[in-house]
Amino acid sequence: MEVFSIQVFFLFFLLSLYIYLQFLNAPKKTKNYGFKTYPLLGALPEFLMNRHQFLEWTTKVLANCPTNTAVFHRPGGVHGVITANPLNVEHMLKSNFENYPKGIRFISLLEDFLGNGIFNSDNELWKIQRKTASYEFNTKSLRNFVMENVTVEIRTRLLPILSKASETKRFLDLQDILERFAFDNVCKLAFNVDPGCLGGDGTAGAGFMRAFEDAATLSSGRFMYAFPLLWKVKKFLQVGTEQRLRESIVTVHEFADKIIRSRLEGKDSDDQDLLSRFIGNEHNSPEFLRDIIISFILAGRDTTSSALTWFFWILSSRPDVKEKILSEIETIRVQNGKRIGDPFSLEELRDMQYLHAAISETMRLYPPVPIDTKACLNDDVLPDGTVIKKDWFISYHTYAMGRMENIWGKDCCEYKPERWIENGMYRSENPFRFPVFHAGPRMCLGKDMAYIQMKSIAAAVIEKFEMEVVNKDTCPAHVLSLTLRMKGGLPVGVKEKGTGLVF
Ligand code: HEM
Repeated sequence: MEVFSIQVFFLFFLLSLYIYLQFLNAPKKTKNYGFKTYPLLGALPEFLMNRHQFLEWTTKVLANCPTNTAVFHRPGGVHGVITANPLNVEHMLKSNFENYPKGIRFISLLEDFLGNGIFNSDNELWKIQRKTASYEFNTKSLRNFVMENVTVEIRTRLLPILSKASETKRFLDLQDILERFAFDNVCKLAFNVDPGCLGGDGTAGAGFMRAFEDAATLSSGRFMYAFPLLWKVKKFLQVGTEQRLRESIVTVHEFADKIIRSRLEGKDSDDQDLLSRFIGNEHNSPEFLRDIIISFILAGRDTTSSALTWFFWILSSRPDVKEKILSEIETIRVQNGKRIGDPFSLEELRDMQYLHAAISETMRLYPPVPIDTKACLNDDVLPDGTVIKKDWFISYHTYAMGRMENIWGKDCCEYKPERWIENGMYRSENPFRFPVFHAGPRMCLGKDMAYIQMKSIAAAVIEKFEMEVVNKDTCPAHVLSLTLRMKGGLPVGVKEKGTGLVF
């Protein structure tokens, strides 16, 4: 009998322990939205399970939250807020701008690569660069310089490559082509160097481009470590990804330093590019000039190519939209007495309102910079009532915002360029509802330039070629780097119109 009661007691003890542990490990059910949070582990288990589909997972979570905002906790003191709420976005990017800088955590992750360039600095260092750059980005001379570079790259490289692919019936990776285009272009803008990555001889430039890409991907990979201490240990020991990162940074810095040195010595002087506009200030050291240039290359490198790659993928299954774009381009071309293949002027590009809408609609659903993060300097309460503490991070989730019913209505997940058109003209959206180019004092400086480049390429390609996207009905997977790139690229077959060739 005594043995029996000991057994019952022991069983009862085990059962109680089991129930207690279950309770301890169960997600806190105080509310049924937001990130599932476990005692001690916070949202880490869910983060680890969903890291490979981070954007989709976080979009779903935010869509289910009453104000499209969720608080996130992870062990190791990582706390923050992720929001897809335009009022919160306006608050962090404009109304309370001073309280939400990039912050030390963000800056330290990218510092080895970007130093103190505009993209990776706050306060005075950022202000000086912003002032010079925003003045220069608004000059007619810089706009003409960009226009000229884009036109030459299209005529002498992009179109001949596509014609050749059509002739030889070779499949191309369109994403790769567009990235090379953008890289050549932004290097010309930054320091008037043509790396020749697209179709040129490209020997020196290709190494620079590869190293730049590795450095960007590996630096941004640091954001996804469950335990940030890990990358710091790897960096200290110089192993694995951190060793590769160091090597790629050395290659990028050597390439840039050589050009800057030669420019400072007065050789190859040219007064059109960004470098020459910053060299004018004798307080800028060669290292700082390098940081400035690298930040600009990063900003303009694969943002436009990302947008255009998704744009061409969408067009492949939307002949109705393609027809409307074609008809608009044809009308403008005929009105201005041009032949197919002639470059379009700035004014003609500006008149392409439907094309502008179709590209914007692409970026609404596939924003080149899908999520962006700042730090919180002092405790604050966001407009929707969310409490945020000092040293927490705050991310505005552009990818999720493009998919929020609260912002875009019931048809938010449909691709509809018409939603941007009012009385036949493109209607801009409030940048806090559509923060694809950021908003407030740190808004993207290259927005106009980006549209010039994207519209010039789209107009030139669509009039002259048919593209057949391999697996066009499957949404391509993406790689989460600083920008939204397609995993495995975008393989396409190309047919030059009027040649009678078939795919
Ligand atoms: C579709 C194309 C583009 C998109 C979607 C885009 C988007 C963005 C976003 C979201 C930011 C804010 C990043 C942050 O602060 O964390 C930004 C900043 C910036 N962008 Fe762009 N960008 C594009 C093209 C370009 C181009 C072609 C340039 C020219 C080189 C450029 C230059 C810059 C610069 C200099 C900044 C930093 C502004 C500052 O911090 O004050 N962007 N861009």
